[in-house]
Amino acid sequence: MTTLGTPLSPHATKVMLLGAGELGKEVLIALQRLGVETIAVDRYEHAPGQQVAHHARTIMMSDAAQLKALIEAERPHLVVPEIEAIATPVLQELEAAGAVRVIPTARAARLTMDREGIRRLAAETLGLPTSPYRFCDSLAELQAAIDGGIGYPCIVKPVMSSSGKGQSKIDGPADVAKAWDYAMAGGRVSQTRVIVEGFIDFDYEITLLTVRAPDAAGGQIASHFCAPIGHLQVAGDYVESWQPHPMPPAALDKAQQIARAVTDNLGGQGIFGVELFVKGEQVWFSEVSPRPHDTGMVTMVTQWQSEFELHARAILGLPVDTSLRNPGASAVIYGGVEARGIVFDGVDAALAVPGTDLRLFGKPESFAKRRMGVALAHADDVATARSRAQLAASKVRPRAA
Ligand SMILES: Nc1ncnc2c1ncn2[C@@H]1O[C@H](COP(=O)(O)OP(=O)(O)OP(=O)(O)O)[C@@H](O)[C@H]1O
Ligand SMILES: NCC(=O)N[C@@H]1O[C@H](COP(=O)([O-])[O-])[C@@H](O)[C@H]1O
Ligand SMILES: [Mg+2]
Repeated sequence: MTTLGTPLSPHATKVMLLGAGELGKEVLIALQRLGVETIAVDRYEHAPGQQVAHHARTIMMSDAAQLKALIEAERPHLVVPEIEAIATPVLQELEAAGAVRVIPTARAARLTMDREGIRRLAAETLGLPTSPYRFCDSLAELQAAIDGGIGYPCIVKPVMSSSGKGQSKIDGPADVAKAWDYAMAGGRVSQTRVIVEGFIDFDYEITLLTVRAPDAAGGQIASHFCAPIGHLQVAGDYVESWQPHPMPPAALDKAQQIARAVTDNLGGQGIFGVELFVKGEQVWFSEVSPRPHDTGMVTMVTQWQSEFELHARAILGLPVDTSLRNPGASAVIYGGVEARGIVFDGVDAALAVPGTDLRLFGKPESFAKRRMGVALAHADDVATARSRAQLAASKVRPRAA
């Protein structure tokens, strides 16, 4: 039985989000709707989720001492990682001591914060199909890995990074040093290790949102799959997503088997974004987020329960419904400018496009390639939804105030 309390009372159900960006903000809203008391933590003040939570805390989440002190002071029932760059050994320590429950598990947070942990688990322990890969600690090792079998083209990424930061494609020997330098500059935390992956020439890529939540009878934790989300990435960062993405039954079946294998191993409760490459009936595992996924923002206009509501329900042990309501799409709005406190022109024109909605995240500072908002659109078919979302996104014009 799940019992929930009253926020700001002695019996409140308290949830702490570690990371309070655009994804965390929506999880926090979903939790608040269930009367959960929320604590939003991020590395800077006025992060999107901090603007809607009961409590806002600003610390360096990658600093073990700061993180431990905060969790011990706040004593939340659940700790919900929202980004990768967290001092995850502290989460493992506190979870092992029975001091807190980590979503989905502290081990999952630790394995997925580093590309090496999750890639070795998927490819070597679980035997799932992935791109060929090597880990390298120097430019010389990178060159040797490429010459020793990875070949060209290939992709280099810092082991700790996300949203394409520090990632580049190498087409030939002339690109290797540049890719190494770019990876060194682009990780979320300073480090010198990269993964080099053979380039997979896929037909399309999907995110398969997989929810570990109670089964229909309300007992055992079972896997619930959302309809596949197709997406387009530019320079390793998502710019457009849509749902459903049509797939041959054999490929969908393989995708679900891979998603089930990875998420069963990671365990716990919550939503996972399983990233997969597909060519014909071949499916490769790429990576997994043990939390809502950026490409899954589209579910705010396509599903009865968005990925954020699904996460909130799953972590609280409540039943979920992953069914699709209608086709839809999302298109990213980048800042375009480097400035604080920017303004957005054209919001009215964007929302005049039929079937659209908008999220402006409220990030205090804009960078050229910082995601500041997203346009959402529903329609009777994905093609129409995509053009509506793109049009709406193009009407929003961020500028310095
Ligand atoms: N081995 C590969 N072959 C072909 N394309 C790839 C490969 N690895 C990455 N990509 C492309 O780059 C994109 C980003 O890669 P990846 O998901 O590993 O980076 P990320 O920084 O973790 O991104 P995010 O945090 O947004 O999920 C992929 O979605 C895909 O489009
Ligand atoms: N692909 C991971 C992803 O989309 N994460 C989302 O972006 C935020 C960081 O944004 P920022 O870099 O603009 O601060 C994170 O907090 C999370 O919501
Ligand atoms: Mg990814």
